Amino acid sequence: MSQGRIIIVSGPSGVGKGTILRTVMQQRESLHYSVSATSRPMRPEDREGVSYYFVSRERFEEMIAAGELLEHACYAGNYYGTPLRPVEEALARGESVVLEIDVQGALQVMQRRPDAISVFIAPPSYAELKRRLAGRGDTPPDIAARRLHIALEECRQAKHYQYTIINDSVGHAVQELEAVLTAEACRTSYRPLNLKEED
Ligand SMILES: Nc1nc2c(ncn2[C@@H]2O[C@H](COP(=O)(O)OP(=O)(O)O)[C@@H](O)[C@H]2O)c(=O)[nH]1
Ligand SMILES: Nc1ncnc2c1ncn2[C@@H]1O[C@H](COP(=O)(O)OP(=O)(O)O)[C@@H](O)[C@H]1O
Repeated sequence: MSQGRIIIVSGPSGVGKGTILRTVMQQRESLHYSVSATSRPMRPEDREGVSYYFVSRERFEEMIAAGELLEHACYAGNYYGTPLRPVEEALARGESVVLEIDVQGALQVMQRRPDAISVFIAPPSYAELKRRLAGRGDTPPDIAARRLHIALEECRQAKHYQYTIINDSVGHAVQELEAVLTAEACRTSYRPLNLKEED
């Protein structure tokens, strides 16, 4: 059985992470998408247990104290974190686990799990990022402005990631992420060659 890996995917709000990952997840059934916990309010299209586990700030703080999270961060005034147990269970089954998380959380995972694959999704330009965030129509202008401000700092942190993919077109970005996953799966250290004379 091949070994499961953690795959960190980060990038500014509205860059297209969800759009790209939906396609890649459909193409690769052995990937497990980690559903995060968050204290942010639900959006109309959100589904409990699918987009996130929506919890109160108090419950989130309990999860931190109990060591239930692999990583956590405060992003734009709300908590976000990765429940540890489902990640460990998926890895134990030999599945690779996708973490769609912000830069602060990603840096924690890179420290704790140095074998994680890290991918930063970048916008082709700031103006295009602004258009996409506004175009999604679910983020009020004041919150969008805050997220765009955070985006500038996030892009400066892209240097900490192993790979950067510019999401100019979805098709192209999906192809590049596929290429990264294929190349990583072929790396010798993750592919023990148990060649035997009798085979
Ligand atoms: N550290 C951390 N960040 C997360 C987690 N889940 C989501 N995020 C990040 O939190 C940020 C805001 O997410 P969200 O409110 O869903 O906005 P969206 O990315 O614009 O749809 C994004 O950068 C997400 O990648 C998590 O479990 N941990
Ligand atoms: N390459 C692209 N070109 C144009 N629009 C895009 C592209 N990728 C994503 N989008 C659009 O941008 C918006 C934000 O994408 P989304 O996947 O929700 O971003 P994120 O998950 O990073 O917040 C959506 O309306 C999506 O359809």
